[in-house]
Amino acid sequence: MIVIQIQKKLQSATGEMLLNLDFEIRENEFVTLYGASGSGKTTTLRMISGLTQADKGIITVNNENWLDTNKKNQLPPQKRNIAYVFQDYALFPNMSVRENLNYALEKGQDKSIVEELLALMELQHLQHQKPAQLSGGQKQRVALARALVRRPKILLLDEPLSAVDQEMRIKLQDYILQAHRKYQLTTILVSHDIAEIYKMSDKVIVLENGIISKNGSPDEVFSSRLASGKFQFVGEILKIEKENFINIVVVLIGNNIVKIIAMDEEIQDLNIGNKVLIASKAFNPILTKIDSVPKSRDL
Ligand SMILES: Nc1ncnc2c1ncn2[C@@H]1O[C@H](COP(=O)(O)OP(=O)(O)OP(=O)(O)O)[C@@H](O)[C@H]1O
Repeated sequence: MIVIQIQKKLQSATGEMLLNLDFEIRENEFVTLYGASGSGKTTTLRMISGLTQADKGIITVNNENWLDTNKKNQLPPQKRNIAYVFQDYALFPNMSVRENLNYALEKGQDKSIVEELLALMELQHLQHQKPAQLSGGQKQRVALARALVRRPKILLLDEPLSAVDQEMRIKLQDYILQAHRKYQLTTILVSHDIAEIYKMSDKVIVLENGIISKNGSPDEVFSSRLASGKFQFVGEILKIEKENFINIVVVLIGNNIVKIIAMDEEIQDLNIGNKVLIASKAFNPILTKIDSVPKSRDL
């Protein structure tokens, strides 16, 4: 169990902001920090890792005291059993994949963990390559493997997937989940992606201006937005066409073009380029597994 009760004054673009945290994380839990830019997510991870000092408070991990400002106790970052992975891979460019992992070994540590991680992250065929020869997703797998060499108990992930494309992101999520389960990690992820949060997390902590505004399962936290039987998407208007008594509004949602029927009064204020919210309560969506959709030549 991790108990975090800390405060820190931050200097934000709009002035001073108090980051005020009080939450608990169970062992082996997968927790996501969610919140607007500047709400204090990175600072929270940095205070857990000890890289940033809290002004006051306590952090205890399995009854071990990592921070107690009253007693002036502060466990140095290198003594906290933590791995920290950022968006920036920070690999050593002059070392091969295997050498990057070997370098992370502690003195006298059993080297078999390197083999195990090369296998888990499916990096064996790339083990002699240098980082410059790897794709973004491959580099991130190496960064993840390297972070796990010392068998940390806590894994901190600060938007590690934001620099890779959607397909790679989904694969990396699976690698992270595999590592989380195999090594019985307690993982704290910073993410802005609601689908990713649903897939990965046991618990979501929402930060707003330094304060925890929600703390619960993804369903509990996002229920008013997503899980209420109501679908909501944000899109951009590409075209508005008039047809007899109705209008057809052509909207781009992600990579999809969707046509929505609207009455005159609904489109009064709408122009091409406007961002719009498309919501529906009363339709019955058809679910189709993506890899079972016939290829276009079969249609
Ligand atoms: N050591 C510090 N002392 C004072 N203020 C800080 C410190 N570190 C960060 N800040 C400020 O605290 C605010 C929150 O920063 P933080 O990086 O934690 O936000 P975030 O939620 O991770 O944002 P983003 O999603 O953009 O990464 C920012 O305005 C930042 O400038």
